[in-house]
Amino acid sequence: MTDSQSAKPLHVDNVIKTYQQGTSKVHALDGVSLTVEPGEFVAIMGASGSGKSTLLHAMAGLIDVDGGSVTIAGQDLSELADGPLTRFRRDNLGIVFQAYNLIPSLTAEANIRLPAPKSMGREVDATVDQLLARLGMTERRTHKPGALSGGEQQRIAIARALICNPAILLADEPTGSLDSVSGTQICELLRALVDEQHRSIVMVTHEPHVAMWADRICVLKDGTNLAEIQTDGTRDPQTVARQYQETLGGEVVA
Ligand SMILES: Nc1ncnc2c1ncn2[C@@H]1O[C@H](COP(=O)(O)OP(=O)(O)OP(=O)(O)O)[C@@H](O)[C@H]1O
Repeated sequence: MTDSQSAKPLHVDNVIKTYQQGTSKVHALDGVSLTVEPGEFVAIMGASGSGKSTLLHAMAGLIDVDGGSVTIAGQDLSELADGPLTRFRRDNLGIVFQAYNLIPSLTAEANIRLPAPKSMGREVDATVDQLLARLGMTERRTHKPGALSGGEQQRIAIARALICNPAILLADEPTGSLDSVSGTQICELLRALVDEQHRSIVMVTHEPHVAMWADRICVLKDGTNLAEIQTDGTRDPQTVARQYQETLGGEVVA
């Protein structure tokens, strides 16, 4: 990435999101704030229902917020109409989900190409080749998702998220469907995208051994910021688990 592409801080400022569930209101986000600097890897943890996925979806501009703002590279997402928002998201954000969301009838390579705009022209061929090589998937380029392992499918999903060279990657439980070896490989890959390519990553996870790959952990509780944990690059899951439990006051979490 060029310097100008990578200089894209993400600011979440006092965001509120309320859902109506039957006759009651659920305050999924109740004034959450978070800044992610370029080249930073931030994990979001919290008990089930604490608002992690809602926060990630707000950062991606996939939901409208009821208060506060999400600003990426100086652009308030709420000021963009649907078309410009879609283009802004494509140019600035890559999004990865637990369920990979690949198209089963398309090859790995074709899945990676899907989000690329026509304006990328022939550049897309070279980018696909580079991504397949970087992710160790060149040999698998013509395989369909059904012929790939979970870890391989998630690599293809990450390559698809990177096809437009976004500065920021948002990942919702990216290792949630993987065994521990494949999960660790995905974490190593995400860490390398930060260290080698200066991308920013925001990753939702329940798991201390996944969150430990981040620089910092933002802990949510009931839709609010509860605490921040600095991992200091120790990569020690027990330390992270203990610090996390301490922020929750010893509560048992899902
Ligand atoms: N589309 C929706 N309609 C109504 N309520 C919703 C909707 N999406 C989320 N919620 C509610 O908002 C709250 C926060 O949900 P969210 O999915 O963000 O939590 P989470 O921390 O990601 O949970 P989990 O770890 O279980 O995935 C929950 O009470 C949830 O039921």
